[in-house]
Amino acid sequence: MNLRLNSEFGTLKAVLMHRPGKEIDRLTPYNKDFLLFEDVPYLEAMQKEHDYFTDLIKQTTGAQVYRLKELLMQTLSKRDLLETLMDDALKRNRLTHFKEYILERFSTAECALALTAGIKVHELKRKIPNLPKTELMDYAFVITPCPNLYFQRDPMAITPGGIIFSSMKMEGRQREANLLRAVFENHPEFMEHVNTLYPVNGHDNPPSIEGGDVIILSKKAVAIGNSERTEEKAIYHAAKALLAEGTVERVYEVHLPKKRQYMHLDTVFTILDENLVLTYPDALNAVLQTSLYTLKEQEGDKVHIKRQVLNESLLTVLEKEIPHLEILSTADGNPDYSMREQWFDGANVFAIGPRRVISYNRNIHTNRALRNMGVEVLEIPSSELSRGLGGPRCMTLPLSRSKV
Ligand SMILES: NC(=[NH2+])NCCC[C@H](N)C(=O)O
Repeated sequence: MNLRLNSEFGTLKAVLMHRPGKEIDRLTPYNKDFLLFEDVPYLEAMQKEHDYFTDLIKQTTGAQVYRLKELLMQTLSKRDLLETLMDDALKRNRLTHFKEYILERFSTAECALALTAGIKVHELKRKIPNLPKTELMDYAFVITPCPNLYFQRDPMAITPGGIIFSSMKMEGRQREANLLRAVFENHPEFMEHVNTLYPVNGHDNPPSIEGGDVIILSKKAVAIGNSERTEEKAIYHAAKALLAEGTVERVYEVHLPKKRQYMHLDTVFTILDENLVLTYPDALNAVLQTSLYTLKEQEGDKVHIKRQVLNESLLTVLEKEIPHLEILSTADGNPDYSMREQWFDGANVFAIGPRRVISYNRNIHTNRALRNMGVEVLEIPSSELSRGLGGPRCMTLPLSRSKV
């Protein structure tokens, strides 16, 4: 598998997803804000919705759907990797002294569960009766859960030039990127095909960047949101690596208002075909500045790039980059519904082929407008999935698409 993509809409051939699991049941009214949820979902219903989504992808495209949990299990058979991930998970709560106890008593499957759904103190005590009694409270987390794992879009991004491994901004999500990186750098199916663009070698604590901020505009151009989650410095380094690699010639930095409802660039727009974009107009109007990175000179390892502030709206940039652009607004711009539907990720549809998208059924006005535009809209149930504030694009990491 090539692990490079040249569009957002080429017919889907392989995708990575994560079925919501026990990590969702860890959410409570008290930790949901820290863990970036709007509410406490009902897991069984959420799983049904997710299964519907996965089956729909398989039936309509025949694409291979990889499951994170399975890939993780296969990767964790490498003992040193398991130790590193466990160490990283425990370090965050300053509890690495439990590592040996856990590794001795937990099966690989239990370790995979611990790494995704976390472990509570009382669970550890049950499993390890001679655990040295500490001051820990029974319902505290020894390892904090990752309930946002079903948003597979964010821990990494696949671009035309290779992979950006995210450095995630919010504490509640930081471990996710390490899990994905461990899988892609060690799983026999993928490891040979990874061309890492970010983080740059030797960067221990890289500036934050998240997959939802990375959008392939055309074969030669990528847009990266400067957002609540992605920092300017990270965009600079990612742009430099991308331009040096050579496939991409232009990297646009799009400044977004730093607000939860616009957390990533893909909450504001998605690309559905060569010349069709779905967007939330209020955000478009708020994007006042865009910067353009291009290659200045390159001699061996020495790469110089140029940054131009464009003072142009995102709309103007898109019009220049995408010939004959057609723009569709969430809820068709209807003032009563546009904001509501954007909140539940109306603009965040998942293109499984040109003008063929998967969308939440709750966004009825957006879906109608898409159909009027000749787009095939496949709806998925969304009562529970939407509570994490991410949509169909956020839940999928395409690994392979037909070239356009
Ligand atoms: N690509 C996206 N828009 N992802 C949405 C992620 C939502 C998640 N609860 C978060 O706040 O991080």
